[in-house]
This record gives sequence, structure tokens and C-alpha cells, in this order.
Amino acid sequence: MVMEIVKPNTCIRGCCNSKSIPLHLSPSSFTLLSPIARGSESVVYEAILDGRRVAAKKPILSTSDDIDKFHKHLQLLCNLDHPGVTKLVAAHAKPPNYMFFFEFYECGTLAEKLHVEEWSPSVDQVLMITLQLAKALQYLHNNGIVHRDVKPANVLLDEKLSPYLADFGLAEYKKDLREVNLHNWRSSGRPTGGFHKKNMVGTLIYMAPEILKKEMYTEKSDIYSFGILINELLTGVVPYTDLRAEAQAHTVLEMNYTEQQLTAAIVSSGLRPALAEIGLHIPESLLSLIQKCWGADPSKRPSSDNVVLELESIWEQQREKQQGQILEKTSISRSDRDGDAFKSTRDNWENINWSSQGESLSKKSSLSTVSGVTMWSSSTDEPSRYVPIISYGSFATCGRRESMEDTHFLMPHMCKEENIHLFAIFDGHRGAAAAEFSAHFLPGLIQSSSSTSAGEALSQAFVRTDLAFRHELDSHRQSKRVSQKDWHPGCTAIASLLVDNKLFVANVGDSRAILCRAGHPFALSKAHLATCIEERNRVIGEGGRIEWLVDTWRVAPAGLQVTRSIGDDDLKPAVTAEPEISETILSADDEFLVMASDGLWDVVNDEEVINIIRDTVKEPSMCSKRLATEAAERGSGDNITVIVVFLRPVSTAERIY
Ligand SMILES: Nc1ncnc2c1ncn2[C@@H]1O[C@H](COP(=O)(O)OP(=O)(O)OP(=O)(O)O)[C@@H](O)[C@H]1O
Ligand SMILES: [Mn+2]
Ligand SMILES: [Mn+2]
Repeated sequence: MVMEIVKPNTCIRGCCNSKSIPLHLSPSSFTLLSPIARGSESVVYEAILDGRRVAAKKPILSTSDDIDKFHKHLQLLCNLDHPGVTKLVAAHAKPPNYMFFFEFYECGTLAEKLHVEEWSPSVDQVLMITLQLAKALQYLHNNGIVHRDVKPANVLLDEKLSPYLADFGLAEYKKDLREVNLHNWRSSGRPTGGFHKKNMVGTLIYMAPEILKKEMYTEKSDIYSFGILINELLTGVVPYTDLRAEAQAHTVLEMNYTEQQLTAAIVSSGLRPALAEIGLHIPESLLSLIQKCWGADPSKRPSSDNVVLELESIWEQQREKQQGQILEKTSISRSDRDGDAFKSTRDNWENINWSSQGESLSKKSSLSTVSGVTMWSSSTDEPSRYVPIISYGSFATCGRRESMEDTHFLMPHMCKEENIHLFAIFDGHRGAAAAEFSAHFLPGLIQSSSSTSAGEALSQAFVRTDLAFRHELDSHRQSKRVSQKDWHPGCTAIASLLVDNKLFVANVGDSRAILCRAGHPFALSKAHLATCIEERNRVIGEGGRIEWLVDTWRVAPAGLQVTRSIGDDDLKPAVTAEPEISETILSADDEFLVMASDGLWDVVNDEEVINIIRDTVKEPSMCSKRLATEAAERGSGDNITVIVVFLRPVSTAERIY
């Protein structure tokens, strides 16, 4: 139905006018039903206008300033017409009734949908919603308007779950921004007073750092909020409430002092919400777009034009990928029919659960010995000695690879000893068998070690794990459970054993551990590769062969790049399981320990690792994830496993934010 437009169709002041939106309504043409929402500045009612269901927004006008604002708001709304923007159908701009009438959107706000209904949209739905909203932002920005309050609570959904950008209460023309900014800051004094106070609580978490710093609002500040919104859609988590820390969402946002701390962390330490996980389903390009949008430097954030282009291309890729998967599925079922020979041997390997093999064997071999672990720790005789207070976390992803061949374990307070902690990573090659076995076999050996020296215990555990694995593999071969005679799985291993103030790191292969010591990287291990001259000589000395194969020096004939490992029985003894051990005395200068498989170190260097952790919320599993995400983004083609251990207590503020 088209409502009749009374001429001249202007507001009472004559400043607002429209060709299509009626600005004069007879009192009988509308009925307000029940209120839907009451804000500090307006009440929104469900209403009937000329027989049609609408939402009536009635601003609370108490000063002449408020009335000026209403007119400004109306002028702006009269100029908007876009399929991604809530549609104004009429307005009433005459005392005593000042009202906006909008099309009614059935499914409420995106915030309610996500957090009340706990809706978890598919990646395709996320892409549809973000693309439509990005186009709405593009429309606004290209028309010289910034929204200034982009957040899921200001996105309305129709019955098809199409999104509409709503609530232009804070929107401004770009040309007016300088003045608006000045006015706001002058009248508010402090960033938490006045303007901020009114809009902060719901919006703080979406506010770009430059706004929190009282600098100019630009269209790039909308892009920042939009980045936070995309991530919220993917994770289903209210920003900054996703930490397993003491303080939960409501307390964080309700309490003023934490509000200030959050502000400080966003502004100065670059804190952002936990990024959605890199999974098989979320395209990496989408995660990287989020990070570009919420970057600290507004000038480096993409424009809304670019965001639209990028989302369109991700959408395309997603379509192609789905088509590819359909093709792949059909080709696999074809080879099934043909009774593929490769597949039958593969099945044989997969029949063996190497993790549980390692675990049950480890139990058997630990029974016979008396544990020497308690003797390693001797803090009683030197009560004043420095003892690090640790917090730890890890993250592991198969990255671009189809299968995961990395394994790891975290064993804090080993054997219930307060100051003994063990962490390890295994990076499998030629299958995951050796890595799976080792992660379950090695810890038991160390726990039950009778050695009085922690370093020696590590060394023996590596060598024995290698022997046990090769023995198992042999017996499976004999019982024909492994039909493939020339299958020689192996893995690298790195283990960090912290005993009071001493850190022992044992390593075979090319995983790596570093300390952040007085702000700088400090290597705790070195890689064992055929490119390394000492290692090459050692291998040759023990009867092995090193050859230039494909692109680099490798151990022949298998073509292994690492020169030490667990497993790889075709290359023993030249490729030894004897670890190199480093022993480091820790002091208050040592901030954190980072261990990772080569999937990280291939693309991120020591300094960068330290800088990334410095820029991330001081929560070890978040740091681990950040590092892995960074590596994946930089194109690491490998599995990536990261363990981060903080060696000093992290203040609550640093940890939460
Ligand atoms: N067109 C609409 N259709 C359905 N519901 C609506 C519509 N417009 C607003 N609402 C409801 O009213 C609420 C408040 O709307 P809006 O955000 O425009 O007002 P506000 O006073 O600026 O609110 P706040 O200050 O809380 O952001 C929305 O969250 C939504 O639940
Ligand atoms: Mn709102
Ligand atoms: Mn690797």
C-alpha cells in the first residue's frame, strides 16, 4: 500500500523533505501497540500504520538539542534507500508527536538471534549476511555517511534471515565529523563521561582504538566494528567473553574499572576478541579479512568497497570448493569399486591404534622401576631460590595438510610435584604412527625414571621410546598386521622439562624451543637437518648416506631431511634418537617459553614470535592460537603445533584482556 503524501511534504521546520516518505500523518492513521524495546534515548513500539505492521521509534526528547537531533536524524533517513538498510516508511515530525515508522523486521536483532536463541549460522549464512551488510556499509560510505554504531544489536533480520543495518541514531555525514568529534570530546571531558557513558556499555567492544583514544571517527572505524561483528557471527561468542578467566562477560562490561582496563588493552596492547578457529569449514581468507578489518591502523583497514570485493571472492571460492568436494567424493567411490591395492594396505596401518599401544606399553614398562623424580627437585635447601610461576596452553592444527601427524602433551605438576612440569611436541613423518605412539609412551618413562638427573632421564626416555616403537612395529610386521614391509614411520620430538628454576630441553629433529629472556629470543634447541654440517658428518660417520635429493640435502635412500628422530628404522643407527639436551637456569628475566613444530618456524622467526605474543592477550592458549593462525596465514603448508608457557605470573588485567 502506498500512503498518500500531503504536499508540501516537509517537516515543520522545513529542513526535512522526501518525495516518497510521508512526513505528515493524521493521528488516525497509526496505532501504537506494545513497546518492543526501551532504550535510554527512545522507545520502539510495534505499531499499525494504515493497516500495516510497522515499528515506531519514538525518541525521548527533553531538550531543544534533542529536537535538533531528531531533525538531523530524519534528514539523513529520508536520504537512505538500500536493500541492506532498514526502511523508513513514514515519519511524524510535529509537536507533540515525533516518530519514525520503519518496516517491521520479524526476526529481531542479530544479537538476540546469536546470543538468546543461540543460533549458529553456517559459513554460507555468515557470508550471505556479511556480504549484504558490507554492501549496506559501502552504500553509506559512498554517500558520505558513517554509521558509528555497527554491532549485531543494530542489525535486524527478516523472516528469511536477511540482515538490515538499523539505528542511525549516531550516524553522521563525513563532512560534519570533525565538528561532531570536537563537540563530543569537549562536552564530555573524559572519554568515559557524557557521550561515551551513554553509548559505551553496549558498544565499547565494537569501538575502534582511535575512538577509544578520542581521535577522529572515520568510515574506517565502521570497518573495525564490522570486523568484530563478522568474528562474532563465526564464533557465536560475545567479544572478549571467551576467555576462561575469572571475570565473565557481564562483569567485564558492567564494572567501570574493567571497562577502562579493556579500553587500555584494546588501545595499547592490540587486544582483540579470540579469532574464530581455523577449521576445515571457515575459509582462511575470511579470518584474514577479519584481522585486516580490526587492524590498529585505520589507514590500513580495507575500504568498504574492498570488503565487498573480498567477501564476493570468498563466496566464489566457497562455491568452487563445494563443487570440488562433490567431484572428489565421486572419484573416491570409483576407486573403491576398483578395489584399490593402496587402500587395502592403508587400512592395515589404520587398524593399529598407536596412541593406545603407546599408553598400555608405557604402563607395563613403568611398573618395575622406582621413581627418581622426587630427587630432581631440591628447593628445600635453598628456600630463597627463584621458582617460576607458570601458566601454559597449546594449539594444534593440521593447517593445509589433509592429515594431522603432529602430537603433543602438557604435563604440568608431573608426579604431583609442585615445581616439575613436562611439555612435548612430536612431528610425525611417513604417517602419524611414531608421533602418536611417542606422545603416549614417553611421559610414563620420564615419570618412572630412576635416574637422579633430569637431563639423563630425558635422554634415556627418548632412546627407549625409539626402541619400543621400532620393536612394536617389528612385531606387527611379523604378525602381518602391517603388510607393508617398507613402511618406516618416524617423528621428531622436543620435550621441555622444568624442575624448579632449571629448564631442560631435549630435542631430536626440527621442532624448536625458545625462551623470551629480557625481551629477546634465546634458543633452547637446534634443528637436526642434513643441511647442517656437523649432523651430516655424524650421519656419514655412522654409516649413513647424505645426498642432494630434489631440493636439499637429505638422508638417503628415504630422503629424510631430519637427521635425528624416533622411528625411521630403515635409517637407524645413523638417524639417531639420542637427543641434544640444553640446560638453562631461569631467572625473573625469563618471560615465557615457546615450543613449536617446524610448521611455525618455517614462516615465523624468533623475533616475530616474541612480538606476536607481546601483542596478544597474555593467555597462553590464545597466544598459541595466534601464532598458529599467523603461520597458517603466511602460507605454512605443514601441520602446526604450538605450546606457550608463561614463566612469570601474568597480572589479571593482562590475562583477561
Ligand atoms: N524495524 C524494526 N522491526 C523490528 N524491531 C525493531 C525495529 N526497529 C527497532 N526494533 C527493535 O527495537 C530495538 C531498538 O531499536 P534501535 O536500535 O533502533 O533503538 P535505540 O533506541 O537506538 O536502541 P539502543 O540505544 O539500545 O541501541 C531493536 O534492538 C529491536 O529489538
Ligand atoms: Mn540500537
Ligand atoms: Mn612439520
